[in-house]
Amino acid sequence: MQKLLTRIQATNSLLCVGLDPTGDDAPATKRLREVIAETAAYAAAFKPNLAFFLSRENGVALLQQTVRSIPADIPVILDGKFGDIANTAEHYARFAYDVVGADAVTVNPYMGDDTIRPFARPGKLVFSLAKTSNKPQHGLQDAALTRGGSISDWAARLARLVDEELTESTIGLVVGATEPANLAKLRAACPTQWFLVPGIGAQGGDLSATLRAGLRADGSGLLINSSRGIWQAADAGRAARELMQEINQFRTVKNPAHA
Ligand SMILES: O=c1ccn([C@@H]2O[C@H](COP(=O)(O)O)[C@@H](O)[C@H]2O)c(=O)[nH]1
Repeated sequence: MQKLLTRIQATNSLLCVGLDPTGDDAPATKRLREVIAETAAYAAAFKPNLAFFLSRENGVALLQQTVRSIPADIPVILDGKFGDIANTAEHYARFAYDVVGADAVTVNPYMGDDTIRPFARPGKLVFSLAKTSNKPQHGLQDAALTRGGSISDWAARLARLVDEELTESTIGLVVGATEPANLAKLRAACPTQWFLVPGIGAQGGDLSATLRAGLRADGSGLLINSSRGIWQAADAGRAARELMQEINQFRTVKNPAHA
């Protein structure tokens, strides 16, 4: 968390650059290098998605090489949506932190709190799926979210893990940009929590509605992810800079301290 906060302060950026490499190995490797070099100045964090690496024969090596090439002061969130019994989760955690070198991970809380705990290490950050960006929504997720109360109760409970159990770590939530009304509910339930927000751009999420619904009172608290929007851009650096500036214009209106 400290690394993320320091980076955000240094760049005044809430942009998370997604790394979802598509195409053949050689051009994808070259494109990864380009995207990282061109967007690093605007990136609060990078988020490689594990699937896009595991689908390659030498995917783990490419992922390691990619993470190593990211400047050391930029947090890396490994989007693996890990979720298994604690004994197994411990191995996923070793993979993410020790093999890959990630600073943070995404986890799937479906199997329970104990499956998240192995990812709680000092200096590491865990983002738990809360309300995902895909549509139509899965009835199963909605049922889990509202079981025994409202979506807000559920998220607040997850958020409280940080105080009660994950004392050495910090937990944020993954909340899709495609349903700003739910984002607003989650923000009301978790006023200080960090949210990782995918879904703008290719998935149709509306940036200004997302920022209006999800920014904290201090104009921060969101990491806005863009993967295909940057990867597919003719000029990745320009796409990242423009998105960062668009986010910051909104933050400035909400909180002039970010001017
Ligand atoms: O709810 C979720 C959780 C994760 N993702 C991931 O984020 C990126 C989004 O990519 P775009 O190209 O910007 O749409 C991708 O890696 C997803 O697996 C998500 O979209 N929604």
